Amino acid sequence: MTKLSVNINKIATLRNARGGDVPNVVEAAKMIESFGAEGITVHPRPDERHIRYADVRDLKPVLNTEFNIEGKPISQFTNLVLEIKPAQVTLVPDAEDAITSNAGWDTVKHEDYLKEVIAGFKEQGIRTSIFVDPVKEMIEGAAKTGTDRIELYTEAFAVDYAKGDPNAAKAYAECAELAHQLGLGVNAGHDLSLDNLKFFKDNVPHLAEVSIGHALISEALYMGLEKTIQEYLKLLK
Ligand SMILES: CC(=O)[C@@H](O)[C@H](O)COP(=O)(O)O
Ligand SMILES: NCC(=O)COP(=O)(O)O
Repeated sequence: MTKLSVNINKIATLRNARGGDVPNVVEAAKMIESFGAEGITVHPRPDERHIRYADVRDLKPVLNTEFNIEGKPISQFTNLVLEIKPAQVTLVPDAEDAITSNAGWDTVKHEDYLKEVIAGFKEQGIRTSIFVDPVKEMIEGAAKTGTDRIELYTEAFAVDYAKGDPNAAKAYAECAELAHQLGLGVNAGHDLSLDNLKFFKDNVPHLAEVSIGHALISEALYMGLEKTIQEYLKLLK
């Protein structure tokens, strides 16, 4: 079954807006787990625009589900992940000023770099995943880095699905199959939502985990966190 990891970046965005501690990120994460989420994802960006490094340290001792920390492997991020030792680290190639994650790794060009970074995390028993576009060469390159999993970057799917493209998930299905054949686990994320998730799940095989944040937290503003999470879990059954 495909696991749901809730990305709580946007809860921290709201918390930071007033400079206080409301909503409390740790309490929100505990509630999200109690509503059935199978993981918590955070993306502590270098500018700490939402999730702060301190949040990551506060979350670690209280979480009971899988903790997934996403980020570009700059030294401060790498040191944090090695300190926290989450279940999974997801490496993304984001530019520091990117408004959000907007590209997958060039796993061919950066093979040696990724191999070294990934080996360092795996040595510490941390499962690794790397953010990739649905391009077969990138999947083949990912397999050479030693990563445990890939995370398929699903923004293009979300855009194409919203346009009504019946082939919106085709490249993702092909890449998921290839990744599976190469022994890689398959995660997916970015711009997945209650609108598009069923189509994605029904068309993409071997999906171990989806990490969803922006849409889920936005939908929860209308439906509440518990009902929203339960709706996602129903779609992933
Ligand atoms: C890697 C990815 O696509 C998302 O997990 C990303 O963390 C979203 O970042 P923002 O919440 O800063 O948009
Ligand atoms: N890895 C994707 C993620 O954690 C959440 O992305 P989004 O749902 O906020 O676009």
